[in-house]
Amino acid sequence: MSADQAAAEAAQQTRPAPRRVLVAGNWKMHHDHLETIRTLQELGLRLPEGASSRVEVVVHPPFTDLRSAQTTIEDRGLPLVLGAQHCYHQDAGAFTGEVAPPMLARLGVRYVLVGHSERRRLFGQDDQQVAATLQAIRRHGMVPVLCVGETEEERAAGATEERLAAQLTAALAGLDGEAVSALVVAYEPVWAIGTGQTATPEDAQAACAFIRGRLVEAHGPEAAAVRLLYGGSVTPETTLELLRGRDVDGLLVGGASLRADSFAAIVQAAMGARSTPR
Ligand SMILES: O=C[C@H](O)COP(=O)(O)O
Repeated sequence: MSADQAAAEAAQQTRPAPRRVLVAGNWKMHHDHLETIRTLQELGLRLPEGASSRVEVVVHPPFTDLRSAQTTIEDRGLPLVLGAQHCYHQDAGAFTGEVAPPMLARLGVRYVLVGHSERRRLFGQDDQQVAATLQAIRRHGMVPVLCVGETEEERAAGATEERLAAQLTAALAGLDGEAVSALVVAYEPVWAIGTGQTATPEDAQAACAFIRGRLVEAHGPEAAAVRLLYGGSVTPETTLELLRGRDVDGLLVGGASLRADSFAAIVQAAMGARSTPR
């Protein structure tokens, strides 16, 4: 083997795994367990052939639906991955109303949202709790989906990057580049959540490029392989353009993921977004 070939092979081996497109549906406080079973069954019928080879499709139902979702996905062999919307940072104890990370892991949950703006705003989740929860999720072998984003006021004041940087710094302190590369970070501008006001593809790309650059700067070059999602009023019609952004690796979908037809249409559009892996 020539020196050039050896160098090319070495570069290939050290190149991080391609960033597979991820489309996640956050069902928030919608769908009881029967509705969840029905929606998953319909999704199974509607998802395009070969979807899972191109796009990783995740559903985040409410806690009470997780067991039903797990068995529906497993029994029917659906090309879906299970996610949760929240958890507490302790493994067990006197924490009435909370759910522990090992309980989710036992149910086959792979992804857990952490720091969603609704948790921060409505339930007082602060940066310290976000960081502790993120660590607890990792400790139990699941993947945190860290949500960050600016409010309308912060955007108007030109403070978007400052806000994103502060949230990332607080949540990821102490993690090296390799640990960061295994996470998912969702950019969710608060002003676009549930409002029908989607960020433009340019806005989404600019914010994701900033996040990736910031993570590399703070945690090292391996962090560049982190997957970045955009979330906020995504629809089947906006999917393709949003995913054209170089740094946008997927979508976190709220309202449009509740119905199997529109969620499947988003997955279908996402399948056409990338001809070559990044
Ligand atoms: O987690 C999902 C986001 O909050 C977006 O929700 P939305 O698509 O209903 O705006």
